[in-house]
Amino acid sequence: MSVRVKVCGVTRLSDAVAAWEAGADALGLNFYPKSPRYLDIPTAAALARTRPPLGTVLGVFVNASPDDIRERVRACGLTAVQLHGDEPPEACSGYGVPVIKALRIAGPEDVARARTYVGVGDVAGLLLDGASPGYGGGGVGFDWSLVAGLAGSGVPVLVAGGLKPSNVAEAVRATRPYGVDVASGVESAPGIKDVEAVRAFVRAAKSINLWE
Ligand SMILES: O=C(O)c1ccccc1NCC(=O)[C@H](O)[C@H](O)COP(=O)(O)O
Repeated sequence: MSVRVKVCGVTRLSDAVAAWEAGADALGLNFYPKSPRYLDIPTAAALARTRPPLGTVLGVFVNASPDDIRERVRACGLTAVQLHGDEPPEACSGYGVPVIKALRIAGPEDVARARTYVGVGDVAGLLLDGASPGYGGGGVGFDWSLVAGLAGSGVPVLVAGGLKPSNVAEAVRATRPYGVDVASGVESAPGIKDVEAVRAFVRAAKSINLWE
């Protein structure tokens, strides 16, 4: 069994298609207006239509209103939402699709906070990210040893933050997560994916056999 890969912050159709072809399991479409990877609804809907039958398309939101999230889920055909802001546990349901709650990890207290989302509402997994100043997508990692106990504890964990083709295999070995996620580590500029880097990332991540 190999790790699942989510490529986040795709903004171009050609990058979406290339990511699926490279073996990505999920794409993230960004709806945070302050992100350089922000998408309007028509663009996001077009990107979501590239989804293969078993693929997942997540909408990434930061402190958005429930109505706004529901509207974009419906209009874009999203299959999951990623709440990447300061959303409390009670905000993690009511969208009609599974929720991945993202948490920024800087110390053990953040791991303890992450645990408070386990089994809550529609939370189907946790995405553990570094503490980027702009909430996410900043290439900031964290100490993987902090979360070694979380992966394998029943809740699917995605590890993110500062991952790139050269370190993702090490991250998978260290944390044995359900999935890994990358935005800036496979880009030539914010929102512009480097297709060779995407391929190298997926290849390196999936080279680790999690059965062993
Ligand atoms: O990517 C963004 O611009 C972004 C902005 C605000 C909130 C979340 C954002 N991205 C979410 C992701 O899932 C990123 O892939 C994750 O933060 C890791 O990013 P990176 O360290 O650049 O790989």
